[in-house]
Amino acid sequence: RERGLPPGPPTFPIIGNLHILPTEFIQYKFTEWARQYGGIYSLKMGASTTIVLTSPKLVKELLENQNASTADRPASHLVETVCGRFHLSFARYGALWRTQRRAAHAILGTQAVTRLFPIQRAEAAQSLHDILASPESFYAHLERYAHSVIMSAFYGTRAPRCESPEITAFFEMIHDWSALNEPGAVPPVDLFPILKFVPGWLATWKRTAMKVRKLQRQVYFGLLDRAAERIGMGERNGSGIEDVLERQDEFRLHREMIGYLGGTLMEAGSETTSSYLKTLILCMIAYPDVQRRAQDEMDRVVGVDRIPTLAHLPHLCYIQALILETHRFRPTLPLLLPHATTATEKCGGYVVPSGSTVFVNLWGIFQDPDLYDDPEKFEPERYLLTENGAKPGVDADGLKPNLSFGVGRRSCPGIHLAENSININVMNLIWAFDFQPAMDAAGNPVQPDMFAYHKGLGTAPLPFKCRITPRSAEKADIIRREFLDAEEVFVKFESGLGEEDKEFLRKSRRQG
Ligand code: HEM
Repeated sequence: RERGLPPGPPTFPIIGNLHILPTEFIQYKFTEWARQYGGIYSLKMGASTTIVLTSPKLVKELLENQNASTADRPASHLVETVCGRFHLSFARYGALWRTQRRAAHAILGTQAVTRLFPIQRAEAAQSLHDILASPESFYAHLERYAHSVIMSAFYGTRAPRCESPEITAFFEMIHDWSALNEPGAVPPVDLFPILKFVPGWLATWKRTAMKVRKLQRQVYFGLLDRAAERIGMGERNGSGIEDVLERQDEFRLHREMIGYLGGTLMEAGSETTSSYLKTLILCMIAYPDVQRRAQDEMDRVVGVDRIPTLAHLPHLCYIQALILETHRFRPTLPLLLPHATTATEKCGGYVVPSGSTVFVNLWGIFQDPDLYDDPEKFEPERYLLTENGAKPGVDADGLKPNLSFGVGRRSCPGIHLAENSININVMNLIWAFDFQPAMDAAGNPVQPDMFAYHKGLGTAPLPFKCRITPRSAEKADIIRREFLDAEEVFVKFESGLGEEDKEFLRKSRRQG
C-alpha cells in the first residue's frame, strides 16, 4: 500500500487484498472493515486502488465537492464486450456519456416526468387490480409495473401482462447479465489483461457474455425499430423516443446510442423500482405495528371511498417517513454503482490516487449505530424526528435523505420518475391491502427472512410467501373501477401490442 493512502487490511504481494474479497454480499465485509479501519479505507486489487467510503461527510467531500474528477466508472472489459461503450450506467466519463446523459435528462427531467404521471397512475391501478386477482403472484405484478412504466415512457408501448414477450425476453437477458456482473463471476480480466485471451471454449463467461449481447440487441433494437415504425405511421403518444428521434441531430445521437439509451433505462429503472416495492411488502409483514399506523394515516387523510393521489402525500407525514425508512433499511443498490477518479484528490486527509475505484458503502452508512438508533430495526418514526433520520444532535453532514439515488455527477437521472412510482404505489398498497405472514401446514405464521436477498450490485428480496387481502369489499370495488377507468390512458400505449396481449386485456376488462 503506497504512502498517503487510507489504511486498510494487510496486503499480499502482487494480489494485494484480492484474496480476502468475498464473492457475494460484499457490503457486509465492507461494513465490518469500516468499523475496523474507519469512514475511509483502501483496498489494493493487484496494482490498482479501491477506496471505500462509509462516512456521509467524506462522501460529500470526495464525490460531491470534487464531482468533476470522481464521475468516471472503472474500466470494465465485460461491459465493453457486452455493450460496447454505450451503456449509460457503466460508460466512462467523457463526451459519449455526456451526450447520452443529456438525452436522459430531457426524457426524465422534472417537467418531462409530469407528462408521464398519468401512465404511472394507470399502471399502478392495474397493479392493484392484478394483486387483487392473484395475490400470490405479487412479485411478478410489481416487476410488470416497473417494466411497463419505462416501456411506455421511453418506447411508447406498454407491457400489460407478466407473460408479455417484451417482459420475458428482457428478464431472460437480465438474469444472465446480473449473474455476469456478480463479483467473482468473471475472472479479474481488468487486473490481469492476459486473461482476456483465454479462448471462448475454456471461458464460460465469454460465451454467456456473447449470449447476453445477442439478447440485449434483439430486445433493445427490436423495440427501437417498432417505435420508429409507429411514429412513422403518425401514431404519437408523447413517449421519450419521439423526442429523442426528433432531436437526434441536436443531441448528436446515433442508432447505437439510442438503442442502448433505452436499454439502459429499462435495466436501471425496472429492477430497482420493483425491488423497492418488494422490500416494502416484506417490512409490512415483519412490522405489523408500522403497517397499522400507516393504514390509519391513509384512512384519516384519504378516506376509504377514493383512491390516493399524489396531492395527498404532503398531508401524509408517516407515509413519507415510511418511504425514506424503506430506502434506508434495505437500499436497492447497497454500494451505489462504483465511481472512479480521473485526478488525484485528497479525502479525510488521505491521498486518493487518479484511477482509483470509489465505493460508497451505503449499507454501512445506513447501519451505522453512531448515526442511527437501533439501525437494524425498521422504524419510520426516526424520519419524524430529523429530516435524514439520524439521531437528534449527531453530526450527520452529507447524509441527504435521497442518498439512495447516488451522489455527484453520476447520481440517478431517473430519480423523479422513480419517486413518483414509489410514492403512488406505496400509498396505493397501504390503502388497499392487509399484508400478513403466510401460514405453515399447522396454521402458524411463517415470518419471512429479512436477510434473504439476491446477491449482486443491485439487490431484491428473494421470493417470499405472504397473504395479501383487500382491506374491504368497497376498496376492492374501487380498485376494479380504477382499473377500468385506466383504459382511457392505456389506449394510446396499446396500439402495437401482440394478439395475446390484446386478448388478455379484452378478457380482464370484460371481467372488471
Ligand atoms: C428505486 C428506484 C431507483 C433507485 C434506488 C436508483 C438508484 C440509483 C443509483 C444509486 C445510481 C448510481 C448513482 C451513483 O453512481 O452515484 C443510479 C444510476 C442510474 N439510474 Fe437509478 N435508481 C432508481 C430508479 C431509476 C429509474 C426509474 C431510472 C430510469 C428510468 C434510473 C436510471 C438510472 C441511470 C440511467 C443511472 C446511471 C447514471 C450514470 O451513470 O450517469 N434509475 N440509480
